[in-house]
Amino acid sequence: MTECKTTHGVKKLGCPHLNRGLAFTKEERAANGLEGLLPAAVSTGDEQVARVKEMMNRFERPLDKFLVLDSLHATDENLYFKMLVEHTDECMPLVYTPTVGEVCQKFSHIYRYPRGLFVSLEQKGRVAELIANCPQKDVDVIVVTDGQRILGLGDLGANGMGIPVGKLSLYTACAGINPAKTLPVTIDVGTNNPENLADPLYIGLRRERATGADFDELVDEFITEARRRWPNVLIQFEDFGNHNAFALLERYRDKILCFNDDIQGTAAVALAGVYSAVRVSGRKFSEQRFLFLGAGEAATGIADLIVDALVDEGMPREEARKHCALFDSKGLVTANRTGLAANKQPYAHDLPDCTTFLEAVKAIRPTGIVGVAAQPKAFNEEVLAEMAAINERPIIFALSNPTSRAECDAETAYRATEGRALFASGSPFAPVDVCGRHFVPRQGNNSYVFPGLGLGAVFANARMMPTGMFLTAARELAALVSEEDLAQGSLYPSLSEVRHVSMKIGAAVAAYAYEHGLAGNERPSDIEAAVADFMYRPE
Ligand SMILES: NC(=O)C1=CN([C@@H]2O[C@H](COP(=O)(O)OP(=O)(O)OC[C@H]3O[C@@H](n4cnc5c(N)ncnc54)[C@H](OP(=O)(O)O)[C@@H]3O)[C@@H](O)[C@H]2O)C=CC1
Ligand SMILES: CC(=O)C(=O)O
Ligand SMILES: [Mg+2]
Repeated sequence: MTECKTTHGVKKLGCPHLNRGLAFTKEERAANGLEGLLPAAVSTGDEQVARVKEMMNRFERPLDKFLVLDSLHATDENLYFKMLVEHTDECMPLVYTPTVGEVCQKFSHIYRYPRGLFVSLEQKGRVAELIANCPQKDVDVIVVTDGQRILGLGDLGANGMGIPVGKLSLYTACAGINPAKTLPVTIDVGTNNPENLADPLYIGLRRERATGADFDELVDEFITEARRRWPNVLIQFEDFGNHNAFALLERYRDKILCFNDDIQGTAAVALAGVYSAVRVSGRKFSEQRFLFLGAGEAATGIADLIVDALVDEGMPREEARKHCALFDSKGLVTANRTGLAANKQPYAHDLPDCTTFLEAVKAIRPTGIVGVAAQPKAFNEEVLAEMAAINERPIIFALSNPTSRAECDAETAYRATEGRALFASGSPFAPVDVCGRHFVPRQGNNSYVFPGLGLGAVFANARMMPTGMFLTAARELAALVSEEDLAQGSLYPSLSEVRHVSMKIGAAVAAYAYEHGLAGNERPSDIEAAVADFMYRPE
């Protein structure tokens, strides 16, 4: 009897979902066989948070601060999420971009705790067994990567697992998805990264990346088996290499509850930023012209949603497409180019051939430039000055991650445009004082929308996620930007409001599902109240 009681208590201390550490009350300790296993003091949640902050403050380097949070994640999940919720500004750059980039690069060297599911090519044909090994009874959200395009850092193989883990931390911290019902997944088909292959500590499959049928069949098997065990699960594709990202979205978007965050989530956040910029500049949305540096997942995802939004306002699609131009690794995408990938073709306009981005800016005279090519400092002083010469309020979005891959930093953007830039960045930049003004730049990062999108889809038990949901999310996010935000140069709401933002996006997306016959449950009378109530809160 005593032994059984003790086992029960130890289990609680050893289970990150159940462990409350020093916050277990005296009564809970007595009832659960925990007496003697913890020191006498009972800490309040605030005291626990103060202790963690003190530990983090002992370290200078973001990676070390991350490791403090990561050990908490593995041992006391409630406290981990309490930290993230109450100190989002401080913790998000650690569990997410930019530090998560370094976490992934060093993942094999800092690996300590098992987390998530690794589906390796060696286990093809046996994925059902792997899924049966997962302890989660219910899973609401899976974030899955193959590690081929981790942020702007390239192929990191199985080390890319840091990304699904970080994204799912945001699902819980920002949108209240129950952490016990999340599953980070890495599809490991090898890596073409020579450093990984030569690293004796590399945790992944040590072979060249598999492609074609081997890859497709493994992903299909994973999706089939995951949905067999958890039929309502939302699957978020993340940081797949360009070709597979588009192919997987095409294959699954009309069949299952899924979306590609880099293509569709990024599109929604960028469109919301554009709506904010339009409010400041006073120049109509239909008068905007965008030039993208990059023509991949993020670029054509954003361009496609801008086109959908213009069409929704009544503009013919062919005309709307002319409002977006792409510049890729070979130069400006024009009608003269041959062999263009399908996602680029709608934007191959009759334009002069340009081999530098500056030439393209001069030729197209865009109202906005959007950097999504992971080419650091590509928005140099000349490019920015040209944008400022063409526009009273140039839109400058440097969206590549992590910070080391940003097209420009906030200070450069404001200085080179005499403080006139309408700026957003993928990774965070601190506030800057330029031209006698105090600017508070905010992140044009899909993290403002994917948690709320997922929350809405899970809440309504949606069957799929059509484009209308992404337009809805963009508009809802834009509507939450206040005049005070805009006055200080912020095109997005404060991170301190992110749970409210996610609740509003979640409610709007759920409402879309109910209105379009996509929901699997009854519409509640007050969707916002019901969504807010559904959200997990660390105690
Ligand atoms: N802020 C946010 O929320 C998000 C940011 N991103 C960031 O965007 C970046 C790109 O991601 P993604 O679109 O998914 O990646 P892709 O691999 O799909 O696309 C990269 C694009 O960059 C182009 N490119 C590469 N080198 C150059 C160059 N020298 N000049 C011009 N273009 C070049 C490629 O050209 P080509 O087609 O010729 O190969 C390709 O079109 C990453 O840094 C990522 O972190 C992505 C998603 C969300
Ligand atoms: C933010 C994000 O999803 C990316 O950079 O890939
Ligand atoms: Mg991504």
